[in-house]
Amino acid sequence: MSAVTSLTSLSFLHRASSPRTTSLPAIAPSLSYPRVCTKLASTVTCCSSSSSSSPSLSASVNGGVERRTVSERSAIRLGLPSKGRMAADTLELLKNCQLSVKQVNPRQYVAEIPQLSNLEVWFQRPKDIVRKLLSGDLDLGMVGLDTVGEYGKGSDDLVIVHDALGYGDCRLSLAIPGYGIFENINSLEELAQMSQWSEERPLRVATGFTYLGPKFLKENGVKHVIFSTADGALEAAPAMGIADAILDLVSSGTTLRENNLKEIEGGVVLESEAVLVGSRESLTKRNGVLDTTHEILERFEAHLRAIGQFMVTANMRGSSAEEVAERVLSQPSLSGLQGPTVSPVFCKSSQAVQADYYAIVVCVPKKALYKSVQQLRAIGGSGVLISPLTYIFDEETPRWKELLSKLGL
Ligand SMILES: Nc1ncnc2c1ncn2[C@@H]1O[C@H](COP(=O)(O)OP(=O)(O)OP(=O)(O)O)[C@@H](O)[C@H]1O
Ligand SMILES: O=P(O)(O)OC[C@H]1O[C@H](OP(=O)(O)OP(=O)(O)O)[C@H](O)[C@@H]1O
Ligand SMILES: [Mg+2]
Repeated sequence: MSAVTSLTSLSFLHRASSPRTTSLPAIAPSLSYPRVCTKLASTVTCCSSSSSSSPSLSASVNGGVERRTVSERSAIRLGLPSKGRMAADTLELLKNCQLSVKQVNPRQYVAEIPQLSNLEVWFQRPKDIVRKLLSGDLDLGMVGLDTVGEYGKGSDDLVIVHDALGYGDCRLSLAIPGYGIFENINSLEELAQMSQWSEERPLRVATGFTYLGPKFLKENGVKHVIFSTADGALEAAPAMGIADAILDLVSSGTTLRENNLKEIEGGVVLESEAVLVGSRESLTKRNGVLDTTHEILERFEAHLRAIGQFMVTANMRGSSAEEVAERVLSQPSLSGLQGPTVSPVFCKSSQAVQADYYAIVVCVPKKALYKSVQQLRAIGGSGVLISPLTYIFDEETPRWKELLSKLGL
């Protein structure tokens, strides 16, 4: 048995009685789901637009969301989080890639990135970014992978363009109390096998993830479970006697600890971080979207690759460039991206101009910096200079090839 009820029964009733309801896709015949109002601005626009006689407007249903194709929109639209913990880091990443967002004032929801012509930035709540990608009102978005999973509901129209933007790290994880009947329960398997759960008295899970939660527990063979939902502070639910377990995002783990809850083995639904996601329809059909995506992806890849590395230069005596290169390559932390650059340093002696020593340039991972300096010294390096890197552009980014293949191009 499984169902989703609301911790705040009023909001559940409100949702259930909403005139514009769309049921979540069933994942098992035995599971029943609440009817959730999608509350899409696009749905509203769609209603008003469909009353016009515009022949270029068409609609189809995609992942429970009505999709519009408005051929007259020529600007490319990128959705960014309007507030919350993803907002500042998203703008920071774009700025570090020389894609600064120009917003006239913080209450204005549209902005531009001057380097990307014909691109509109729209600030939206993360879940609305995903919904609007599905409805065709946005082409690209930057949100957490968890949000894509929950609100995208596995839709084939959502394509992850970059899966690791380096911020917003967290995991969606099941947690249970560390006390009482759960004291010796440490895995999902043990939790599922507890004799307490039955048709009449199911395991009660509180979660904001009403799509991913039931899907995960069903896929993991947990029977006799019932779900309730709330908008926040879920960690209070077990102590309040409302739920036995919670399924929520965890990053530092502090909130769980402070509420005497623990994660269990096998209980992680997904690991998440910020991603760049696009609409397949837009990427394949809307003019310019693929080119703009290529540029954004290249900048992201080049920047994210560079921030993990330092550029190290040093001088070294040697008989030839090859001999110096061999010495450098004998050290495990000095192989660089493709190998060291070795250049002669010409000095003027009393006789003639000659190369007595060489300058070497090598990229080293930030975490191996000190080891690299020690290895350089061990082979006779001196005058070691360390510089930060802004970009490392490769011939082509692997993610671009992956994207083209996902799009069947
Ligand atoms: N500890 C965390 N708790 C929640 N979200 C986190 C955490 N760490 C990173 N994130 C990321 O931040 C996103 C949530 O951001 P935020 O809470 O601002 O948005 P929201 O959930 O849409 O807003 P709201 O909570 O106001 O409805 C998550 O989807 C996730 O990708
Ligand atoms: O592992 P931690 O670092 O402690 O973070 C996890 C907590 O952060 C989020 O809540 P948020 O701060 O968004 O508050 P909310 O639950 O009221 O939405 C999430 O829902 C957890 O409660
Ligand atoms: Mg939140």
